[in-house]
Amino acid sequence: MADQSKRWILMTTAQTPTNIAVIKYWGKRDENLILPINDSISVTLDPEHLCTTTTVAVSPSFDRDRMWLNKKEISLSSDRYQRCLREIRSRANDFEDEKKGIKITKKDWENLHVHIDSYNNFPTAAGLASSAAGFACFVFSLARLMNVKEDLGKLSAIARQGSGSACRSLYGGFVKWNMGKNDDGSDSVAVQLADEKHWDDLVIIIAVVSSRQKETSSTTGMRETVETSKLIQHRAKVFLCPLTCLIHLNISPYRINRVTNKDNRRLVSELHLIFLILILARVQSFRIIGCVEKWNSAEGSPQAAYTFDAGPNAVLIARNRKVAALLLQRLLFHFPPHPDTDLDSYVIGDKSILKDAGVKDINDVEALPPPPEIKGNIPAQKYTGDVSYFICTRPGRGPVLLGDESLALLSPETGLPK
Ligand SMILES: Nc1ncnc2c1ncn2[C@@H]1O[C@H](COP(=O)(O)OP(=O)(O)OP(=O)(O)O)[C@@H](O)[C@H]1O
Ligand SMILES: C[C@@](O)(CCOP(=O)(O)OP(=O)(O)O)CC(=O)O
Repeated sequence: MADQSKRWILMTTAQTPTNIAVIKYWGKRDENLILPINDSISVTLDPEHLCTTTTVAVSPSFDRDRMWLNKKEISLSSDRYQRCLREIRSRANDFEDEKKGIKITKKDWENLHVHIDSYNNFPTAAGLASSAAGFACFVFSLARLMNVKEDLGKLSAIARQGSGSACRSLYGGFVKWNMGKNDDGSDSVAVQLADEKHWDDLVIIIAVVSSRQKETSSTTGMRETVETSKLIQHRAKVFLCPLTCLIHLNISPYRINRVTNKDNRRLVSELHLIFLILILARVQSFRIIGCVEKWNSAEGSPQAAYTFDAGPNAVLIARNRKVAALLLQRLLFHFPPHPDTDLDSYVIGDKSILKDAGVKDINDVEALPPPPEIKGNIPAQKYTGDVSYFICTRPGRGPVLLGDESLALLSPETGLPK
């Protein structure tokens, strides 16, 4: 056993991105192991704008496993946390740091306790995939702390047991979660289709309609869908093929955008009842869809795609920065901030899109002309206050370790939150 007389603390800090699915995971064939009924594909979002940071620490002085999330202590007793912890612990390896006098054998890890402190720089449980970034970071940071040698694919299968969508946050860029066929879930893993540079002028704008905690979680929503919907089984069989083929064939972003858009139209139309029943989308969400649809049909070809992560917040995808600037102009025209909100907090993330849109301050928002698709004598609709704020982002990288100790969330002296 590690030398108990030494009260050392060993720590690791990691940062993990969130992701937005363009082909959604919706429905499980195994609730415990979190095995899905269909493959899914996502874009990893730039952690500079949306990410989880997690510090994990181990010490002989800790008397139990403890976790803090967004500065509040939370219970680790749920099956999801316990399963991830167990899977990582069982793969832990010997570790030695002679300088610090730390020696931990594979066997020691079973008895040593951990402290975990995690922080999301975006709203938690509000439909912005906090569970994806959160569980990916939980597993990635613990794996590095415990000197686990498994590759990212294996770690993705562990993160999946925390929250399904988390497996896709182990990679940057464009990621597919293979549903797998095995009963034990060993082949239900994420793979990277292309890294974030593959399509580096793709822009993603998130319209945060509500950052309040959702009333229906994805877990409950998809369980109810599988129990009650015949459509969902049909979707699982036919939905995925086109987009996967396009990405593999490296066909132009424009084509992918078309299919994504079609896919999401089908999602909205095929699953509209489910969304309505669960009241995940709100009237504001449909107004945002309306704005994009009107623009797309006036142009005669899709300009922007939209998608929702089982909540009211719309995720809008523009195939390049030029299209993104035109999209942001439309969004700001139809969904302006309250007069007392400053633009700096209304459009966050990659603010250079604002510059491209020619918008420097609130006066520029007020001066935006109605988009050309608003024809003739129909008055242009404005919905001040429908959107809380916009996040402009892009495809981003996968998890990283943060070597700089000053970024750790736990104190190196006490192992408690700083
Ligand atoms: N940083 C984190 N570390 C560990 N667990 C987290 C973290 N952030 C969120 N979680 C877990 O994920 C749960 C929220 O997941 P939930 O699926 O309800 O919302 P969401 O992921 O934000 O939305 P959605 O999956 O619909 O996009 C939290 O209650 C918590 O258990
Ligand atoms: C709509 C989605 O975001 C659903 C994500 O669901 P979760 O991964 O949060 O669900 P659990 O596996 O039950 O934790 C679609 C997606 O990300 O593919």
